[in-house]
Order: sequence, then C-alpha cells, then structure tokens
Amino acid sequence: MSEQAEPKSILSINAGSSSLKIKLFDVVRNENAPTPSLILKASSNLASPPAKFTVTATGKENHNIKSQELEDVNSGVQAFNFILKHLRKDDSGFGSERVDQITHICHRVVHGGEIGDKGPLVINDRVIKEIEELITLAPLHNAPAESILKEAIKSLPKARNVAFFDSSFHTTLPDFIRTYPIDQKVAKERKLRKYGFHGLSYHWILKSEEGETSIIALHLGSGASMCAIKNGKSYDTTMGLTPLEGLPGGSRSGTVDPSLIFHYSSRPGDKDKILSSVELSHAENILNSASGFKSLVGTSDFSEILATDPPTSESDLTVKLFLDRILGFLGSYWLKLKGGTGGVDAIVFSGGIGEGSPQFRKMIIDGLEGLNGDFDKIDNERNKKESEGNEVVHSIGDGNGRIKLLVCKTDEELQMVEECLSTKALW
Ligand SMILES: Nc1ncnc2c1ncn2[C@@H]1O[C@H](COP(=O)(O)OP(=O)(O)O)[C@@H](O)[C@H]1O
Ligand SMILES: CC(=O)OP(=O)(O)O
Ligand SMILES: [Mg+2]
Repeated sequence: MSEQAEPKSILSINAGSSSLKIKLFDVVRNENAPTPSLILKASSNLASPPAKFTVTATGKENHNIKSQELEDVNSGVQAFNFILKHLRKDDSGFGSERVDQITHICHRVVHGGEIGDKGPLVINDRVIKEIEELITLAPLHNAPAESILKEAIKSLPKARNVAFFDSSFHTTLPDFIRTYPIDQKVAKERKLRKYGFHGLSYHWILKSEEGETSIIALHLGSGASMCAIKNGKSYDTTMGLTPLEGLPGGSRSGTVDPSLIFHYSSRPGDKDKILSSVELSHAENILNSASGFKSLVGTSDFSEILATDPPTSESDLTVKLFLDRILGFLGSYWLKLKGGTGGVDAIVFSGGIGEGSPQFRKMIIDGLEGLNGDFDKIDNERNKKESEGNEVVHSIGDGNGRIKLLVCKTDEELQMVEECLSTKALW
C-alpha cells in the first residue's frame, strides 16, 4: 500500500447489480481545498448480454464518447479489466503513465455489516475478509465488489484503496425499525437486522438539500429502494438484512410472504423435505436473480417495459405492480414522518428510472393525491425536461406547494470521492 498522502488522482468504482460505473478525477486545489475535477467516466451495462461499454472523456471542449458492445464481458471484474486496459492505451486520451499515477481508489461496497457502521475504511486484509463474509448477504453486489477490489490491488499496487459502504448511511435507524421480531438472542448472535442500502445515493441526495431536511427519497434503478429521511437522518428504508427486501427490481422479487420461500423450495404437503424440488439456497438465488421484472415480463430493462406499445398484459402488470409497491411505502413513510403536519419537505426521485422516466414519475405523483398534503402540482414541461449540465437537482413542480417534487441526478461515484477528500484519515 502507498504511503499516506494527499489524493492527486482518484478512481471511483461503483459495482451495481447490473452495471459497473467508473469515474476518474484529478484533484485540483480550489481556494486551497482539494477539489475533484472529472476527467473521464466509463460504464458497462451487464444486465443483458452483450455487455455495453461507454466511455466519455470530459474536460475537453468536445466530449469524446466511445461506445462498444463486448461479447466476452459478463462480470463486473471483467468489465473493470476491460476499462483499465482501455485507459492504458495511448489513444484513450489517458495512457498507462497516467493510470499508474492514480493515488486513491474508492470502492462502493453495498453491505458493510457491522464494520460498515463505522463509515468508510482503508482496505486491509481484515476489511477484505469481512467483505467476503458478507457476500452471502449481498451476493449481487459484494461478490463483484470483492473481486474488483482484489484486481485493483493487483493492477494498481501504488494506489490506496478505500471501501465506502452503502449501509453506513442507515446507522441512525431507530431500534424499533431495524429490529426483526424474532428471537433476539439469535438476532444478536447472527447480526440479523435491517441494514439498508443505496446509502451513498441517499447521502448525495441529502447534501443537495439544505439543512436538516425531511424527505422521502426514491432510488429507482435496477435495484430499487426508498428512504424516509427525518431531520437529515435515515429513519426507515425499504431494503433490510439484504438488498432483497422491499421493492421489486430488475431481477429481485422484493418483499414476499416469508413462507413463500418454503413453498417455492418444497412442494406443499411434502412430508419429507428430501423431495424438495428447489434447495433453500437456490430459492434465495432465484428471488435475487430470476425474479422481479425479468420473471414477469422477460426483461429487467424498465425503459423497455414502459415503452412497450401497445402495452402487453405482462408489461402492464409489471408497471402496475411496481407502482403499487412504491405507493405502499410512500403512504407508510408519509405517516411515519407525519407528512400532513409539515413533516415532509420533499419527494425526491433518483436512480436510472427515477431520473430517466417522466412517465413513471407522473404515475407516482398522480398516486400522491390520496395523501392530504400541500404538494407542488406537477409541471408537465419541467417533468419532461432532463437535468441540465451540472445541475444536480431540478424541481418538477409548480413551486406553489410547501412540499417540493424534485429529481436528483445521483452520483455515488462523486459522493465517495468527496467523502475521501474531506477525511484525511482515508489518505
Ligand atoms: N429513460 C429511462 N426511462 C425508464 N427507465 C430507465 C431510463 N433510463 C434507465 N432506465 C432504467 O433504469 C434501470 C437502471 O438504473 P441504474 O440506476 O442505472 O441501475 P444500477 O442499479 O445498475 O445502478 C434499468 O431498469 C433501466 O431500464
Ligand atoms: C443496493 C442495490 O440494489 O444497488 P444497485 O441498485 O446498484 O444494484
Ligand atoms: Mg445502482
């Protein structure tokens, strides 16, 4: 590992369930504070093969965008190696010498378990072991994150690696929300409690609002979750012990009756569980990887589902089901935050679907009518408009209500970098 030193060039890696997103920043001194300056961003969509790779070199007058389909890239670590190899080429606009000058690498690690409660950590063998042990609790995330982490240590030996946990944001959940009503001795021994995820995104969203705000934030991507933020702190969130709880997603079922799992894994009425048609661990895998939108309509790509014209019965069911679950949590969080009595300041949309689909945002906002609150009315023109340039938040309301309707362009990669730059202990 490198000597502790001020970051000069930072690579930020976000291993999501269906994509790998990477950003590279130079650190410049701005009024004497280290400030990140985006040099390049690369992403690889891994949900439906062939993987799609896009790299955008910024900071130049004309953004240099390169896109390509990759037949032989099927995992986060393969995508990482491909991107690194690309950056090392002279014609990438970056080159090997610059790659070797990277001083810090920020890694998004979704499940931090108990070590995640402490916030970001400089990677050492103990941290890697903990991340490995948490793979069973976040198989779609911690597994690729761990492989990429090991690869980064090997490929960029001079850089310092830091893990930023999605779960860290939710350490403020009250006990009565994070506790599952099961034997508490077992719960404590096995650390079975609600952790919550998408914390880097919620932290970013919160920073874009002033003061100790109370909001209901929706992060709607391949993995979708919601968070009730009360006076600037996570109060409740839909994901739980694992990222499977709560809303359905591209390939995840979200919350189901816990008994469904046993009925999935053994035929009802089987006296002898040896007759099981599906092993329990396999059932968990199915709920994570072969359920959600994919199981209902055959694709995990929500933009494709929304664009099905005319809608099929399957696409219609999927959209209505997703909307129903979202509205259920909206109503619940509204009550928990005492929304009608001034307890909610804004509803904020983010994530690929939340940021990308005016149509789905409108469907959700139409559903808010059932809540008796002083909401902005949706402004259809603003709702259709994409966030412009560096604009992080834009209002899609008419500004006449007390409760704002906002879209926030989330940036988990930059969130990590900003935390890294403001925490000398991580250098
Ligand atoms: N313009 C759009 N309209 C509707 N859905 C979109 C749009 N753009 C992206 N999406 C959906 O967002 C999801 C991916 O979200 P994202 O936050 O990038 O995912 P990840 O979980 O991999 O980080 C996919 O279901 C994709 O179809
Ligand atoms: C926690 C989670 O589901 O993350 P992502 O949406 O990036 O898959
Ligand atoms: Mg994501």
